[in-house]
Amino acid sequence: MLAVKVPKKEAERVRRQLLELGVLAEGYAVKREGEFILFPVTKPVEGFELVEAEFERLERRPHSYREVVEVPKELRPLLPSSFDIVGDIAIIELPGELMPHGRAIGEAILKVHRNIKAVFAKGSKVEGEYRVRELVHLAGENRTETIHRENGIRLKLDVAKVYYTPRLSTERMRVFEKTQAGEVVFDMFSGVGPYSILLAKKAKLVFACDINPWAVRYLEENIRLNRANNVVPILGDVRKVAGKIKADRVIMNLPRFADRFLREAMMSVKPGGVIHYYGFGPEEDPFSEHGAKIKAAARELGLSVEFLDSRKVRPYAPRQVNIAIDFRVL
Ligand SMILES: C[S@@+](CC[C@H](N)C(=O)[O-])C[C@H]1O[C@@H](n2cnc3c(N)ncnc32)[C@H](O)[C@@H]1O
Repeated sequence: MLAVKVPKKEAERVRRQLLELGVLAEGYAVKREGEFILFPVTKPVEGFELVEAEFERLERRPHSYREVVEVPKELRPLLPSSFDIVGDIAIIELPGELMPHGRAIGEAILKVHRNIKAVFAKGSKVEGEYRVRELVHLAGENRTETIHRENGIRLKLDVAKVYYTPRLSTERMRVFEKTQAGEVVFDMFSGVGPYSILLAKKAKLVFACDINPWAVRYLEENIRLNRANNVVPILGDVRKVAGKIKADRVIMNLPRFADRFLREAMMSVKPGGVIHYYGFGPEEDPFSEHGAKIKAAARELGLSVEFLDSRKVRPYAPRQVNIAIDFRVL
């Protein structure tokens, strides 16, 4: 095969030049020969020393499980292009037609993503007070406990027993950036602590409440894992705690029902404090209804609100979005 031979110290510059000229042969390993590097090329290139050489073919690793999975041809268009990864567990949403091929899909994911050890399919929507979903084991270890890393913290959790989504990590970082050093934070629906533990790096004190005993068990473990000793875990219904806590910042991450807890949130925030409210709404106008509920709840308590920011956080269901509204209570 034709090759360009260059001294080692010029190799990187020449490689870029060959790439720009579009003559670098793809799929081969470059070759070392003493003080020289040999690049395989597809045609003669002027201005370089050309030689003949044998090159080893590079084995291209598939990028997606879809390249290796075996399912009937007519079902291939239904294969999801992505899935969630929590620690070393993959969770994929499969349409009913693909469920009989779940095992093959799970095995393909394990083959392509070496860091994944277990694959599950979503077996239901997020349901009930604890906001958890059923999972169907597809391949790999039949284990649902893992340690997930996000925003520089470690979260131990069981994907079958508690709510957790990696899709909110950017939103959590946004709230972290808004948090001021020395604040008191109240995370009303803390789960295993992805907001609480992160914000504890800046805040003076974080009250983290959840009604799911499993969530609080993992929260306690995560406090230890991350040495977040300024997080106070509270197991129970937030309605019983609200009002006893006075925070500079309140997080209401229960988008399905947050509007039912506005009173509790407003009773728990200091004058001038900020509430991070989450909800779901129709794509075309997701904010109006929530905005009206926020104003009504404030009026009932003789308070007023100043809206600071309204954002679409992520698509949720068809034509539904997950939104965030930040507002100050005065
Ligand atoms: C959508 S999850 C959010 C968890 C966490 N903030 C996160 O980002 O992963 C909502 C959490 O609220 C908890 N929850 C629901 N109703 C509650 C209540 N009345 N009091 C306290 N926690 C509640 C659920 O158990 C669940 O863990």
